[in-house]
Amino acid sequence: MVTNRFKDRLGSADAQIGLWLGLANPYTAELCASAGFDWVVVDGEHAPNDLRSILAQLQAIAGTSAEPVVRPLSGDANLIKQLLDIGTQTLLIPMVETEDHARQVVAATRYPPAGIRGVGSALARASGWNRQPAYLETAMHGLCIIAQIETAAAVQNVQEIAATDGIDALFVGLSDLAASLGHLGKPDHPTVQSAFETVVAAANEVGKPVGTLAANEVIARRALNAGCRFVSVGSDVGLLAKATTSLARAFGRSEQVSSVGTSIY
Ligand SMILES: O=C(O)C(=O)C[C@H](O)[C@@H](O)CO
Repeated sequence: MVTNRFKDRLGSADAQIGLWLGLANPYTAELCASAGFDWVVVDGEHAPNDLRSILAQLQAIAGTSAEPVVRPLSGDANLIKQLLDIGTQTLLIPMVETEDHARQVVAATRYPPAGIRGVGSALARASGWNRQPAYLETAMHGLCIIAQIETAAAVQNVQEIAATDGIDALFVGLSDLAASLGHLGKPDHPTVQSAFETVVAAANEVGKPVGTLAANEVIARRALNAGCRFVSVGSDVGLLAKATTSLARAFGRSEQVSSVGTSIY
């Protein structure tokens, strides 16, 4: 039976602590994934990733205790097909705004008749290059599909999205949600936090976990206390940018950099 450790762990007592990977590099992906995090996001939306770089990171992360979560550029069915074939088992789909969109995303992850995923298992890392005899029949059981709720429209429709069969979890994109609600760069704004709580309540109603990316430890702990089951507590890019700037400044360099941006993900 195909399993998904990330999805299985979401049902455990402990919230899952993760890290966002934006360096688009298998070497640093392996370094970060072996630090002890439960999960890591390979970001195909905002990081300079393509199918080959995502594949290389999946291969690098495979040897660690962290579970990979891949965020594609969009919920495009052809992109999802390629990502599933290279072995992605957990998809974080950005900008899901309606029940219909959620249904389309789920259909892209399922073979007919349940969905529209094209059959390419003979060439696919996902099926062990066809060495897994029952892959076609069992593949869907090893998937975890996460819908990102990150616009005002998505919050309006969050109950229907959460209830969609095949959507396993929700994820609140606080940066885009703040922007959509008119509070660009202010994920901490009360209006944004209220929308966040609406999403958590909707997910709880249908017994599905919620996750988010926290800009700092305060937001991370607030998210965990609010009931989030998976929280990314930083990013490789943010950690490297802050550490290098601090070190340069310690030796009197980088004065021209007033501070590392406000969004310190
Ligand atoms: O809206 C958000 O927040 C996210 O979806 C996460 C960001 O896109 C991530 O790239 C950090 O900025």
